[in-house]
Amino acid sequence: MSGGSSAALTTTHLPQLRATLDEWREKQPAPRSFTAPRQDLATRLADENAVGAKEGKDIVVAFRTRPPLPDEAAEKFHTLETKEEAAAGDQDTELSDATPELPAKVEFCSGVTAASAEPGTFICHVPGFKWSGPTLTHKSYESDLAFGPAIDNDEVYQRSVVANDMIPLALSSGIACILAYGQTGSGKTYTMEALEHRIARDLFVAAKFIGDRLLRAEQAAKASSSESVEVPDEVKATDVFEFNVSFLELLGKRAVDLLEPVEGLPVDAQGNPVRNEVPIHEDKNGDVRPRLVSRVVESADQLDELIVSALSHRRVSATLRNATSSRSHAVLTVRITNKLMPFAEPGQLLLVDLAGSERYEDSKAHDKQRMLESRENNNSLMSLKECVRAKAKMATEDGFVHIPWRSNKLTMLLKPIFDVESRQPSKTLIIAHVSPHIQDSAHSVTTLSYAAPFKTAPPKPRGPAPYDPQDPRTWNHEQTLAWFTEEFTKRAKVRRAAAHKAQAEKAAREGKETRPLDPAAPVKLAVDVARLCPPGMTAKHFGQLTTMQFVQRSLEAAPELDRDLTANVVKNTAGEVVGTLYYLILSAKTRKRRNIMKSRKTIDVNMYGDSPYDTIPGTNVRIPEGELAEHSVFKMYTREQFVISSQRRSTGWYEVINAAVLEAREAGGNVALAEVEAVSKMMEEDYGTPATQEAAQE
Ligand SMILES: Nc1ncnc2c1ncn2[C@@H]1O[C@H](COP(=O)(O)OP(=O)(O)OP(=O)(O)O)[C@@H](O)[C@H]1O
Repeated sequence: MSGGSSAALTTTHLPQLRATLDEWREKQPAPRSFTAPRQDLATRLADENAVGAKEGKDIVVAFRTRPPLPDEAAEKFHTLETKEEAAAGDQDTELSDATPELPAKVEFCSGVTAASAEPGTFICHVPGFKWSGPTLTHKSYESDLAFGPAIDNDEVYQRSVVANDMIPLALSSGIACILAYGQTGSGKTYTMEALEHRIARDLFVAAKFIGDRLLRAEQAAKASSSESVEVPDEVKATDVFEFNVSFLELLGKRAVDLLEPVEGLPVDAQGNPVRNEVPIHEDKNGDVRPRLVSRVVESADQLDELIVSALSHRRVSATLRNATSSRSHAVLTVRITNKLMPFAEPGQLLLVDLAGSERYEDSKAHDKQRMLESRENNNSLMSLKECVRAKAKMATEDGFVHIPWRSNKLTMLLKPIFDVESRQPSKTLIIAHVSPHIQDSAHSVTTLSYAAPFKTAPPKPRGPAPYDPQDPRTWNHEQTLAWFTEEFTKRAKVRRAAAHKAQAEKAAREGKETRPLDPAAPVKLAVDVARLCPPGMTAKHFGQLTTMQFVQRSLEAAPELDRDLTANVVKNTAGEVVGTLYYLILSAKTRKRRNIMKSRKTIDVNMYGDSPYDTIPGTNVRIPEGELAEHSVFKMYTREQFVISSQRRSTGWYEVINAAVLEAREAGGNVALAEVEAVSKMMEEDYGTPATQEAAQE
């Protein structure tokens, strides 16, 4: 806190702070509330133009504060005083037990004002001290949405999840992620549990609605062919979609499965089952898929029940701030497969209730185990911040941005939203929670300054990039049409040749002759390209569709189907064409990244001068001479692991080493050692520390 510490704040300061705050408020314009009407999901789905109409931001930041709870102000002062006594060395002070002797009733003094709802503004009132008495500084933070204490869970849900079409996104093979962040006791779980229950209900409503539309489109497309589709009078969500749920808890570095059956598991001193640790790593295909029990759910009630039971298993323990404070990150994942389009990637809903962020003062009273957990939680929250910031930066900058999602188990679990090479569109909603009390202002400042930089401006309009036939992002409408025509024609010719061959073989068996195929004769394409790609649409737009959305559009743009051109042919062909388009976009991005990397490598070599040493296999990072070359890091990992790590990190590898080297140089330290340590740290992140090293560190 600027100009003072919260520990110095006492109840005697409150009247003056309240008076200062009232004076400040009088000069402020009236708070701005939401202007647009709220919409529930059913209304939004029924409104043809609403879904997907919003400006495509892939990170949405919201602030939320709750009303003060009864007696909370007094309890907070009590906690502050108790902590001060502890800090002063009173060993007998029982920190974690709230003693029954609370100070007399303390009137609430606000630490935060919701000045505007959309775009959001929170103003934090931070007390400080001068010789003349307490002072207040007002710090303003911006977000996309801001929910003041009077806004209930229904409105939070509608303004954030519904208005950003997160459920329809997950149902069309995209990734929708919600992260609840904030100080312990600020209301994360209150928000998250409410959102989870509303999502459970609406997911099935939306799946039924979208499933009905998909089935009818498929039925209409197949009506003219020999295939037929039965559409039941009342379509159920599960007629088209399958929902798989898993629930993981990350406590410190330890991940456990909250759906693991507990019978037969050992129990700890408090009688809680000790769950098995679930390893989290990247598999050969680059996927991070911890082995978790996954349950298929068939109704909103089943999903709701599963959430309730998993939440009750979540390990909770008292902290200084909140008697049932959660110290772990809880990640609920719903994977959604579309049975009509098995080739489309499953959509995902990732709902993450993050561990309470703790400041150093909060963790002072912890035992060693809790301190380690707390440190690890803070590390993971820091990594998350790095990743979200990098992702936010990527939205506004066209250049290459490295997202260090491999640096931590939490961010690894969120790979689907951070992987720059993923072709699944994603949307992430971050709700940063702050306590309403002035005693918590310093923490609120930390929370809001953590989350505010995630707010992105919509991408700047740029002039068209020069046409590159290898980069679909540069194609205009005509070039896109021409490419689609070529791709669909190529595939139609392959189909025609196969059909002709079969016909010729049949004729030959019957002793008849077939006319040779005329390669110049027109072919029937699987889609009417002009309908698929109406004026204004370019390859860049198509690159943002999921496979499922593209295939759906193709079915709608198919010509009359017949014996040869069946709906399945349309679907498969469209799947192949969009696959080629994604591949081209991805290769163009990778090429660009490689070029940037090359130029960074040059800088790197220039910085070091000519490399006099051997390099780490697969990289151009030097292995320092002499004893350091014998350092265990070079022996602990295989050549292949070095190569993989360096490829994975691409430029990140050099950036980290350069930063360590520069720092060592500035501090006059051992440059070569700094380099080795940076390498060790990265390898450790990727492959873990051998137990012996961990023991030695202890
Ligand atoms: N918007 C709200 N309206 C009314 N009460 C609320 C609101 N938000 C939170 N609360 C209450 O505040 C208390 C703390 O909330 P909650 O447990 O959700 O905090 P938390 O941030 O999840 O804490 P932790 O990190 O310790 O789990 C609870 O008693 C909860 O019911």
